[in-house]
Amino acid sequence: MRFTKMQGLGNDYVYVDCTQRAPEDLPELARRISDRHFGVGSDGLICIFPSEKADFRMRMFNADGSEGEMCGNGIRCVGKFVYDHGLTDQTTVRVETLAGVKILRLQVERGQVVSATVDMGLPVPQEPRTLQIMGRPYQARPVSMGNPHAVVFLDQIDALDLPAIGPAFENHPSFPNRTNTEFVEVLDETHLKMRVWERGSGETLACGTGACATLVAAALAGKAGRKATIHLLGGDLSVAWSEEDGHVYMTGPAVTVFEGEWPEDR
Ligand SMILES: N[C@@H](CCC[C@H](N)C(=O)O)C(=O)O
Repeated sequence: MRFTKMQGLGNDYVYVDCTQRAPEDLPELARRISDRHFGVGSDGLICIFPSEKADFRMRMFNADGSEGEMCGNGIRCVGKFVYDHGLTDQTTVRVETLAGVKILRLQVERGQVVSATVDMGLPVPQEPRTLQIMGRPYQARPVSMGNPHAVVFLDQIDALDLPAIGPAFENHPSFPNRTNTEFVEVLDETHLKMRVWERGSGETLACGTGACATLVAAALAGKAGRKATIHLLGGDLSVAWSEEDGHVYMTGPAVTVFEGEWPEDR
């Protein structure tokens, strides 16, 4: 099985072209291939299929094999994958996800995609709620970007022990489908610093849907305007929440790391 390892701000996935033929048992493949010691090593697996509703369909699996509805960093890399592999010659690409069809505008330099802007659609925010986590109250605002997020604003995030507190947010009874959690420090109204504990993958270097949820929560709380740079461990994302159509637009890089072959009987 041919695969391509790609990353968006260090949020890395293994990408497989399933337009002709798909491997069996994708959750098990995701668990094995994501393993950083015994596999390729990644935050998960993303498979690209034909679609009846759009140009392509993507399915994303976390490192624990669970399927996510959407992946912001991943979908930019899907755009790069289909363009750079000659599966399309279009720079506007529609991709079907479990969170609906998303539209990508690809930026191409010297024949290859370097970055993309994604129409991430309408966010669905809920009222903030107080969560008791390991004996301490945290104020969290749930925001769905098609997948679940909880955004927590804190005075500083560098020293947070995410492996200790992340799983308690992820599996809190308030989130029956588990949740991704963003820990956010407001630098000013156009710059937000964020770390993420991802459902099914743990701490990652970046999360595109999480950055979008963060901007929405910050704007609703009066902590930011409707456009900001989100500083993540792996780099920066530009996010805007349009007043015209209410959609969130995310812009960031897409990078190929290497290609390889995975033995199917593994
Ligand atoms: N890293 C992704 C989000 C991946 C899915 C997430 N872990 C989930 O289960 O919803 C992004 O860039 O959005």
